[in-house]
Amino acid sequence: MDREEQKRLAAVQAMRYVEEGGIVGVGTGSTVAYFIDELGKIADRIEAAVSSSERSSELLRARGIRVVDLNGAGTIPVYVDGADECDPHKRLIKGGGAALTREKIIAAASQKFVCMIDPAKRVDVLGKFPLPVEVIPMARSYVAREIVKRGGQPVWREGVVTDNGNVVLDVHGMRIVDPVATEREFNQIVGVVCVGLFAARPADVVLIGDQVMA
Ligand SMILES: O=C[C@H](O)[C@H](O)[C@H](O)COP(=O)(O)O
Repeated sequence: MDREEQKRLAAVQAMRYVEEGGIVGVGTGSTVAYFIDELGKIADRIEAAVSSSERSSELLRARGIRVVDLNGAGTIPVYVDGADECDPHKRLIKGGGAALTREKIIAAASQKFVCMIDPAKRVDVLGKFPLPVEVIPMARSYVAREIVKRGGQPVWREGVVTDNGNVVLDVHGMRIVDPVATEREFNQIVGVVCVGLFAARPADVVLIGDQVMA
C-alpha cells in the first residue's frame, strides 16, 4: 500500500475520535488534508473547527466548516494532526509544513491529541527528520550559533515565513535520545518561538494507516 493511501486510512480512522456537535482542533499538512475531506462529510454536525494554519482554515471553509479563534473556544475535546516522525512513546517531530507553533498551542489546549502517520514516519529515536525551529527573524543568526554549540547543524528554510511572521531553521544531525530535555533546552534559547519537538506533550493516540499504535 502506498504512503498516500496509508495517510488517507489514518484520516478515516481519526473520524472515530471526533465528537459531533463539538469543536474540533485541526492540524496542518497533506495527511490533515485527507482528514478535512472526511470532516467535510459531516460538516453540518460539527459546531466549528480551531485551525493551526491559514492553509487548513481555507480548506475547512471550502468544505463548509466554520473556523473559530482558539481564544473563546475553551478546552478543545480533540486535536487531530499529522507528524514528520514518531517514536515508540508517541513523541513527535513536527513542523515540516512550518505550522509547528500554532499546532503546539492547540495540542496543549486540547484534551486528546490524535496523530495520524504512515508507517515510514515511525522511528526508534527522533532526529533523522531535520528538527524545525521557529525563530524571531532578527534572532536567526544568533539562534543558529546557539544550536551549533548544542551539536546541531541549522539550515535556514529560506523564503519561508510562518503564519506568525517568523522564520524556520531546520536542524540536521540530531540524535534526540532525551526529547523532553532537548525540547526544554531549545525552548530556553532566546529568540526561539517554538521547537518542533512534541515530547512534554506527546500524542495520546497514534494512528498508522488502518492500525492504532499500542
Ligand atoms: O507543520 C506541519 C505539520 O507539523 C505537519 O503535521 C507535518 O509536517 C506532517 O505533514 P504531512 O502530513 O504533510 O506529512
